Amino acid sequence: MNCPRFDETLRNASCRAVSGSIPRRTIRAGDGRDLANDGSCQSQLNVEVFRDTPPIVLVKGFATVEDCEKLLNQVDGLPSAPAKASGAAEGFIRRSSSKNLDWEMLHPTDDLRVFKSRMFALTRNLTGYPIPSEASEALNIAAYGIGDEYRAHCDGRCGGSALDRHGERVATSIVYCEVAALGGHTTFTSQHLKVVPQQGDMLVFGYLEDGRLSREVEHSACPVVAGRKWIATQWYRSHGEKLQPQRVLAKPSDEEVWKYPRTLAYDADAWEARFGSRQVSTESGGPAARTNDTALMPNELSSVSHESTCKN
Ligand SMILES: O=C(O)CCC(=O)C(=O)O
Ligand SMILES: [Fe+2]
Repeated sequence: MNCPRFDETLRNASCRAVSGSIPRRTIRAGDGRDLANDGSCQSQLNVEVFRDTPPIVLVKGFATVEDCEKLLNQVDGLPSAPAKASGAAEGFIRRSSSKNLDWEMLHPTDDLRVFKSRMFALTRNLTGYPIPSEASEALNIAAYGIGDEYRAHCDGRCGGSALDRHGERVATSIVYCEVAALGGHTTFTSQHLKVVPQQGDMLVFGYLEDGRLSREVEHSACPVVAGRKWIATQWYRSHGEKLQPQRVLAKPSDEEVWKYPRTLAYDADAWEARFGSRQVSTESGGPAARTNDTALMPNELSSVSHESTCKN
């Protein structure tokens, strides 16, 4: 595997930073609740922008304590089996416990389904990537006790052309249901960026930069020093077809999702050109042809457009 080595020095430095990074600016975005009912906008949330391209933003107060309790009930309590992903020869990269909440487990009217849809809707809006609904993966619930951590990694491929494979991971959203009393922050190692979330905040980041999967979003979870942390993560792909069948999320329908007013304009043609619509894929199902490499990805955040997410 040509997996690049991650820089533990950078990572340790960002984890040791005394305070969190200061966002470049704060914008406003709808909370996505209108997916659930009558299309009216129920509230606007503050979104701290740490980076524009690829986007790294923190949605303040996204989840309520009740949302998180419902999640926990649905998965019968926090995971306790250690999930030690040890891809690296030099040792573990992840020490935490996790389990997946499959979409199929949720009833159509279930609050958790609304919750997951809200994560999806805001991720699309804030990254500007027109991710199809079937390309959002199962919710992953992860718990970190004292000493648990997730060393520097990329959620998708670190670097390389976003065109090389169909259905690459392109974005992540993480809801912090419980934050540690000390430690446990999320750092973007090469950016010297330390995100210090509060309970209920949601971190959203995309990986695309000039048609490439950026290494700038390499990130880590710092060790928990005191207390406990648990999060709900949802990863997103450019297309759903490459997901394992049991992980393909058929609901909500695109129609349901599109109901949510997008805060960012995007260029659907550019997306298709980048990620290989069937016309530009090779016959063998190999990498999509580079037919339109100059198309721009819609990844600039605009504070103006974020002001107008309410329909009423
Ligand atoms: O726990 C964190 O802060 C980061 C988690 C993470 O990187 C992931 O779930 O992919
Ligand atoms: Fe990650």
